Amino acid sequence: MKFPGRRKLKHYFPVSQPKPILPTSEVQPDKDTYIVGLDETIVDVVANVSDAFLDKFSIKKGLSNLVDADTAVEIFAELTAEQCISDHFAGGTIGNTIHNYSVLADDKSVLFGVMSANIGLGSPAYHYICHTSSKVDMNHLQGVTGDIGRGITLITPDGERTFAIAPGDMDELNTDHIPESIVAGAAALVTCAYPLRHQAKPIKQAMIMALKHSRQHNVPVALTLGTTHLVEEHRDELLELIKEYVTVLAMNESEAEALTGLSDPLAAANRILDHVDLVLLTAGAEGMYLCGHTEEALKRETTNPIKSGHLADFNRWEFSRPMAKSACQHPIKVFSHIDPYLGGPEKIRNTNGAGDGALSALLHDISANHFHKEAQPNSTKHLAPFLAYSSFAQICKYANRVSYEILVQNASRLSRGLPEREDSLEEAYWEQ
Ligand SMILES: Nc1ncnc2c1ncn2[C@@H]1O[C@H](COP(=O)(O)OP(=O)(O)OP(=O)(O)O)[C@@H](O)[C@H]1O
Ligand SMILES: O=c1[nH]cnc2c1ncn2[C@@H]1O[C@H](CO)[C@@H](O)[C@H]1O
Repeated sequence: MKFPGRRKLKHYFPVSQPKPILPTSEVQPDKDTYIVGLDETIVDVVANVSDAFLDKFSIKKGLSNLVDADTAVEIFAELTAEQCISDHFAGGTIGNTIHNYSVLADDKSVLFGVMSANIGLGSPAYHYICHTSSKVDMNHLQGVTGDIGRGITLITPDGERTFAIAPGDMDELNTDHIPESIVAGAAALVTCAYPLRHQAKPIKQAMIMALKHSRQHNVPVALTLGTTHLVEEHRDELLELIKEYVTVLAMNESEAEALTGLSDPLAAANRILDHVDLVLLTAGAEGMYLCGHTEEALKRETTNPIKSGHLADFNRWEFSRPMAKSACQHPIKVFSHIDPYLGGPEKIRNTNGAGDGALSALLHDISANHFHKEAQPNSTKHLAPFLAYSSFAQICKYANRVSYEILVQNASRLSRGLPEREDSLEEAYWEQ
């Protein structure tokens, strides 16, 4: 387990003691610190197109559009003829998140999903495996006869990304491939709302089973909302699911608006906090918000400039650490916001995966807390049942930094972690 950023000496503890067991790539629930992700397994086929191309196929810009097999073939043929396909890359919002988590934490994660049982060179499954960290444990995948999903990722000249998703067999994941013991030992389960748009497919029940196992074993659940029209179309069902199972809800500002009807991100986050413990709301060029709860007696005041928006002085307690609302005797809401790191990259060629990157950083902090608690249960860090290792403000910096890295690496998945000597988490940079 690699820790998120440099820490003051008092927070260090031995992580490098030799372990009496031989390393294995397969997760061992009683020995490893890991997170579990459940996803529609998708390979992203990246192509640069004009806005007119989107109009031609009635594809809604900025969203994830489902297309039938014939339309996918048509789109594919046109992109190939015009030679605008630039890459094949592993995708899936949760696949991206757990891959990034494994890169950041230098530690294991487990993927629940499908995979083609016979993988041909150059097939979607082949590209998926090639671009996934070897620390992502794929031993529990369900073999399928067909292809995994194809997410034709259409990048318009403004850097916005739009998906045309050809599902293949991605929604065939069934409840036989959701091992309870793996969920039970995880630091967190992360999944997305996408399975809700395939109501009749097995993946929805598989997801619900994973959520039930998590609840039964007190494993925090992170859910990411996916795309705006999915939220609009399944709002009531989603809200029920969120209230029942979710600890951390992640979304961008338009998904937040679709869920709450509130266009102001802070107002939306405030509303969503009535249902979940923690909200990660990314807002593109406006940066991101991390909002949650803490115990009144344990709140810590920020030394950063105080910000006001829809709520006055909203970031006042952002140096507090997140807690589940139910674990607080006197819960208070805490809000933190950060502007894009360095104002964002000079040129953004592709925003794909920036939000997934932020969520993977938050999950890293949550699992670091889990690890530390197992290793040092009597540490003062665990005087109360905190959800994460760091403060709201620190997690915001980290998540924001990771999003920036996705944007500069111009790919939806990190190909390397953050630099070892990372200024971003130290005062040096923030004083600039
Ligand atoms: N135009 C931009 N300028 C500066 N930073 C940006 C820009 N777009 C994104 N970012 C950074 O990336 C983070 C996440 O971006 P965004 O809100 O676009 O995620 P998203 O829509 O959830 O993305 P995806 O679904 O593709 O993962 C932002 O909080 C910000 O830090
Ligand atoms: O329907 C879907 N299911 C699962 N993942 C999706 C879907 N549509 C798009 N993405 C994934 O979202 C990532 C960026 O956040 C992309 O990598 C894409 O593969």
